[in-house]
Amino acid sequence: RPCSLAACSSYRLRDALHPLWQSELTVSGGTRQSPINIQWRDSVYDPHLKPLKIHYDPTTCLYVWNNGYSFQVEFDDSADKSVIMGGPLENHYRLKQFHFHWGAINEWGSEHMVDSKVYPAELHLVHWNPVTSTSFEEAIMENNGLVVIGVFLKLGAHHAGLQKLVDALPAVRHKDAIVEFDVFDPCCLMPSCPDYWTYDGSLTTPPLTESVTWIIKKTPIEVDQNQLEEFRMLLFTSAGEEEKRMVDNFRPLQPLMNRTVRSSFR
Ligand SMILES: CCc1c(F)c(F)c(S(N)(=O)=O)c(F)c1F
Ligand SMILES: [Zn+2]
Repeated sequence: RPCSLAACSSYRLRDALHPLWQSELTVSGGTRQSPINIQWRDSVYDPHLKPLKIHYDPTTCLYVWNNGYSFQVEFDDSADKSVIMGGPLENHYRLKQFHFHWGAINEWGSEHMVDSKVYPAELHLVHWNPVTSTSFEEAIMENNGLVVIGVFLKLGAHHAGLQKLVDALPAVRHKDAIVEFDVFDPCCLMPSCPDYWTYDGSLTTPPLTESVTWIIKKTPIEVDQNQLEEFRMLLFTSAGEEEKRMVDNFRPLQPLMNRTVRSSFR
């Protein structure tokens, strides 16, 4: 990671000691773990990749909660109302939830990297395959049971769409807190550029199962400093416990091993 010496050393130290990952640094026998560093020049343009088609129904949004790893927005996935299809996918996938990963400072925070460039945060929209699985929980264990769209966040202009979510964060400051969050369209968090990379990987949090088709958008969305700092005011800890700020909730890079990253663009 290109960073100042101080940041690097503290990053390495923190990385090794971070409670979130002390026990999960490797999955025995993992051959397709996530996240990875996407080397742009090694990615292979695949002309057969179709445009990604996204149809989210804003009324399927249910609530926001703090699950002790991140804050997560849950959706009603009891029908094919908020779905994605096309791209590298053979059928449609239902939106289940989205969440973020971020750093204590703007110098790091994303899980994936592009040519070793790291972003201050990364959005993950998690979908499951209702054709091969009967539930999200089952799909987590299925080969290609899940599709996660990754969107990088970079420091820049205020993001009006995100602000509605940021305004709900004080209500879910502690682990297991939950707040109703009705109509929200996650499409407002997607960049307009259609370009993406795709590769076969895993969950980046326990159970780290190798069930994810990753779709990583090439173009980041912009959020402002205040919005990033609101993320960093969340807590890993429950009410009444000694407060631990929810920051650096990202998994370290994993080896590419025998995988090729495909791009939808030349
Ligand atoms: C078990 C629920 C869950 C997560 F907690 C999670 F962090 C991710 S991730 N970071 O790979 O997008 C998932 F895909 C996922 F299904
Ligand atoms: Zn994630």
